[in-house]
Amino acid sequence: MNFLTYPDRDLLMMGLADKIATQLRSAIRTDGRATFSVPGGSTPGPVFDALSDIDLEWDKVAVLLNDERWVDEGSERSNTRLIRERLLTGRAAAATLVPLYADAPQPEDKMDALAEGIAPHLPISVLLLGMGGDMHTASLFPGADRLEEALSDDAPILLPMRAEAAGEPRITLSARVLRDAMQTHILITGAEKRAAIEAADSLPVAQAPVRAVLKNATVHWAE
Ligand SMILES: O=C(O)[C@H](O)[C@@H](O)[C@H](O)[C@H](O)COP(=O)(O)O
Repeated sequence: MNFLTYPDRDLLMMGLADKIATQLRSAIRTDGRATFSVPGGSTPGPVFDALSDIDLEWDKVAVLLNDERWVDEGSERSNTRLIRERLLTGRAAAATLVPLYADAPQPEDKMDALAEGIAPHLPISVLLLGMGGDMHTASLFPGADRLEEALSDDAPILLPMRAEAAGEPRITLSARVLRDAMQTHILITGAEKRAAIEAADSLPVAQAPVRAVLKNATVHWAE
């Protein structure tokens, strides 16, 4: 992994947004289109705010979530809600949102339909990931019920995932799909996450699932 340290969080968020915009432009130049896959959670909001005002051909960008909590958009826990409110506004409103949630009691009910919608947008051009202090990324949680399957080389595009630390049921891109991304960025802040990602490098992937995507990733960190 390539580890970048920023002087503070503002510079981190602005610098990362700029880097992502450059890589999206470059993907559009080469392929005529770009897929940008993003995390939910509490950290990436300021990166989304900065990106939403950046001038690029957003109408050629498909925005996808790395994972979703199985709740509808009315919930504060909805990652779809987060990206609609923070990323898909301003200039970036012209991007296409690829859904990772559909109204049904269980993620299993919609897995195939959602995976079918994602397939034409793969591989991911630019992948932005978050990470929890327990070393999960996307919804690849240590101890999760279908982690082994999600980490395997022939995993499906999407899997339902349940874990104690996850709260509600989740749906997540598999490690294979995340690993196939052309560019990978991991956004973390604070001393605890820095220590966790450093420790992950020498732990088995089942204990530290973020390890599945570390090899070609750039980690962006500020205190
Ligand atoms: O929906 C989610 O929960 C995520 O996509 C998840 O993988 C997130 O990136 C980490 O849990 C970090 O979350 P924080 O930024 O809130 O610490």
